[in-house]
Amino acid sequence: MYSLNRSCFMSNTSITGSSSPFSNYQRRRLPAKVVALSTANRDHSNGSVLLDTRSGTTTLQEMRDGYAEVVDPKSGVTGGVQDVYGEDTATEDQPVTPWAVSVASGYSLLRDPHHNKGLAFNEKERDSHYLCGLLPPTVVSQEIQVKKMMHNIRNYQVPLQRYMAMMDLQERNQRLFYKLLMDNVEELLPIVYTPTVGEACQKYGSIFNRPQGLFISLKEKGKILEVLRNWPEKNIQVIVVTDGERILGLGDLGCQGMGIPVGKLSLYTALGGVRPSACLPITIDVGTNNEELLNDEFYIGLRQKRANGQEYAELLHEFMTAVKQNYGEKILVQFEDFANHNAFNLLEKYGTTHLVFNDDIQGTASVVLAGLISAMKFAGGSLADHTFLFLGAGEAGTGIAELIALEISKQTNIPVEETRKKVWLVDSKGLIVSSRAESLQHFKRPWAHEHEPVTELVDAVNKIKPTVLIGTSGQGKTFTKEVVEAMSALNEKPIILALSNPTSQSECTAEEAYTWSQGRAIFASGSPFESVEYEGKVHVPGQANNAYIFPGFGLGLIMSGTIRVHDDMLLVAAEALAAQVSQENFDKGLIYPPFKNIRKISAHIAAKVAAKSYELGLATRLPPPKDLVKYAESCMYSPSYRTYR
Ligand SMILES: O=C([O-])CC(=O)C(=O)O
Ligand SMILES: [Mg+2]
Repeated sequence: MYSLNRSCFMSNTSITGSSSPFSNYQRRRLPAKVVALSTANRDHSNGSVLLDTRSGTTTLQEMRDGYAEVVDPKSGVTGGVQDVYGEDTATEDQPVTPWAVSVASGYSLLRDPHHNKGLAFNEKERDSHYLCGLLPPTVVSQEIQVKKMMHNIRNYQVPLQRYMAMMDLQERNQRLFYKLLMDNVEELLPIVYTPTVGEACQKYGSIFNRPQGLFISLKEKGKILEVLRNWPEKNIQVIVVTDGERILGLGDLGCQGMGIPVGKLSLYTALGGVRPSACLPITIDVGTNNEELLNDEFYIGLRQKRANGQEYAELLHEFMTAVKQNYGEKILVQFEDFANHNAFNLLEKYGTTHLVFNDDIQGTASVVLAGLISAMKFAGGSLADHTFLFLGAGEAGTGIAELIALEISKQTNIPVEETRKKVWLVDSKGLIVSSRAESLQHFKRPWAHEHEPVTELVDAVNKIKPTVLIGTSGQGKTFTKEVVEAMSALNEKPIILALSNPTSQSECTAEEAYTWSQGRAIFASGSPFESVEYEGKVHVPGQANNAYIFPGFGLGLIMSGTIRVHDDMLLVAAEALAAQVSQENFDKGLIYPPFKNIRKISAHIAAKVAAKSYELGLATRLPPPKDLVKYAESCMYSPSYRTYR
């Protein structure tokens, strides 16, 4: 192990590279030791490399001799170029974190998931990295490793075992994990993501092995900045954070919600190409109101009821402030699976000061709007010709409703206050109508239209006569036979979206939707369903999941150096996704493109989001790249193994 001065990593490895004051390094010949170090020890994806790893000639042997330093070409100052950790500016009475960056070799290289290649280390690498004898003689390709892992994973019958095998691999060999996930995305998405990730969160305490992500609990109040600095990676570009209060449709899972940020960020890399080392999963633990967990001896979180009110707001504020202080203005914070009240409050509070995105409100809205735009091919007319009814008026329901109203307003030039009248929502107390306005939470009020009260969903369907029915209630089995039949009596091609996750909370199954509509429904769901054969015809359900949107959306923000999210970016992301549905997909009845093309889809979404950001003056990476799709593709992380010198 060789310790090197960490300052050599201060240069900006972000994909927004060329706007960085460090971009000159790329073209300059670097001190050889830095070059060697960067090759051996860092995760370099295409387009994100500022240190030119090919130009150096120094060997690892030479690196043993001393510390590497970066020389600032302008000032000539050596070392401590960016005092990211505050060590140089700290006075003697202030504690600092003793960071060390080391080059792994031998046994520790095999135990380092970022660089381990297992049996794929070639003879030369085994020789020069002290691996001889630590591996059996055979050398295999990454392709063979993928084949073997898939074989092993398929041998597990229980989805949770498959999940654990995938998490194990991520901890053992990160590149192989991403290669596996990318090459088998349709098969493995339901394992690392919904529905299996939901079960994993429920049982997180008992399957807990090695900690993943960063845990920030009430105990860390007053020192969140220090906790952030404990994370080993410094160039973070995206954080996914949850407080575990509403995990999918499964409710309050407290600290065990960590499975969600970990899973979402795996998709940021696999689907959107953001480097794994730039992703940081965080769970904020303010307690849980889940009695079962509080009494579970394997529970991993704080054993107390949830903090709320001022105590909650103060912790979150300290967190948001520390994040910006540590990572700068362009760090993307994605809120995930917060309960309704906090989700809306946080988005409103930090939307103007931070680069924040709520996946459940905004990501879901964008993906559903995309599905509706393409569903018009089957149902006919434009969005303005349709009437929308929701079951569920929380984050997803009101988020989608608003984006639909905005899109119709954009298409027709009718003010959004008017277009909202095309959209109706039912919550646990029935149809949201003006007579209930006083008692409604603020995010439901725009949807309180003039109508007599209606309590049952089926009655609301018969009265409102929607062409589109959307389930965002988190409650399974709520689109009953009666409800689907009522939709089918009203419409030749009823559009039915059962969005709640995981599968157990889906408002109805694909089979139910197709059977009860006699094969006429245009159906999509939040969690995946198998194809259904109904009267000799195969129906392929779509997966209306925000996983189509957030990876490309986030990439677009990051690659353009965007500093704030704007609703128009959600609209262009939806349009970009809808534009990726091919005639061949339509011929199969699909309203979403298959996930197997997701990297290409994400590049198109990223390009449109970035273009909109430039247009709105919110992008800081200047000048804008000429071809944004190509640029997005060039920024994407590749999981292929690198050769070690
Ligand atoms: O995670 C998913 O599959 C979609 C999502 O954001 C949620 O249901 O909260
Ligand atoms: Mg979510």
